[in-house]
Amino acid sequence: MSSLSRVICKVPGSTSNCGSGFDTLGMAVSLYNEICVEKAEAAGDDSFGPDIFAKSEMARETVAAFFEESGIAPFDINIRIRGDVPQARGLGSSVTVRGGILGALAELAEAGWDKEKLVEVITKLEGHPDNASASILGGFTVSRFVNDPAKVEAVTQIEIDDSLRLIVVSPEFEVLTSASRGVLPKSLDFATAVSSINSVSCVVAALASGQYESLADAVHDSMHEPYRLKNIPGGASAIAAGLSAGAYTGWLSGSGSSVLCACSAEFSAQVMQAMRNAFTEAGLESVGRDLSADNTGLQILSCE
Ligand SMILES: Nc1ncnc2c1ncn2[C@@H]1O[C@H](COP(=O)(O)OP(=O)(O)O)[C@@H](O)[C@H]1O
Ligand SMILES: N[C@@H](CCOP(=O)(O)O)C(=O)O
Repeated sequence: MSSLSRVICKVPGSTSNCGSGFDTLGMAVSLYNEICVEKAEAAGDDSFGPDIFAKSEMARETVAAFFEESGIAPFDINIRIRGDVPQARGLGSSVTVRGGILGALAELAEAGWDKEKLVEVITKLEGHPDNASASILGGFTVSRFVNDPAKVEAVTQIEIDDSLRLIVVSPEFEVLTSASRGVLPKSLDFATAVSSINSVSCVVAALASGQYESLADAVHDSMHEPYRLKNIPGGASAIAAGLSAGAYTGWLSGSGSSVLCACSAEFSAQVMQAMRNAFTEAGLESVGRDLSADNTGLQILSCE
């Protein structure tokens, strides 16, 4: 057992799918949670945040997965979380929780896990790799799987510079990813599949080449957005308003409820205002954030 008693990780939130890249594309964003894992016998006060272990099934499931996967004998811990990633808004909060717990525990227990191992285990827990790859590795990520999205085979990571602004607007209500996956169709017709491949290829080409202006009008998703956006009042209008105000393109962030428009810095203020107005017109309060990509991913902030 290591002599460490407390480890703190910083983990960025993420926007995933990026249109039709369902379960495949993700981007870490400059919005963070910090997760502190401490041995129970060394527990500090609640100034960092209250211990969530007893209250959070997700935390307990993640801790159990760590001990099972590592083969290390379980020990008692406290888990504290603070930060700015809103819960159940399509910004990958669950991965910040799981990633922070696993990253910190792996240090605390000297498990020798690298970031690829973290992505593998989080993907198994989440059932899809898109948010896990982005938040742990940073940047824009393309995750490879064959048939089973819970088993990630490889990840390509691409840096995105901060000239690309990500205007994220989150309406006041929560969407649980598990519930939002339930509204999706079981099959798609051929024309929809072809048009989705076209859209997602254009997004990947624009982001990988750094030619962000070629994102213009790139996202035309008919795989998941129509089924989900109809349950988010103002969501489709917010994306349309952002495009009219000068954004290159826009998408439903993850499974929602946030929507995102990508634009150059000169348009960010007017794009955000237009998007927020659309939610106001739909009768919803919203929070707007002008973000960039995070190219670092999970960081260990301190080990004591
Ligand atoms: N700060 C937090 N503290 C405790 N649990 C959290 C926190 N953030 C997220 N979670 C857990 O993650 C769930 C949301 O995950 P999910 O439905 O996948 O949405 P998201 O799009 O935010 O990842 C919450 O219901 C909660 O169980
Ligand atoms: N590919 C997943 C992504 C869910 O992201 P989240 O941030 O909403 O958890 C999906 O679309 O279900």
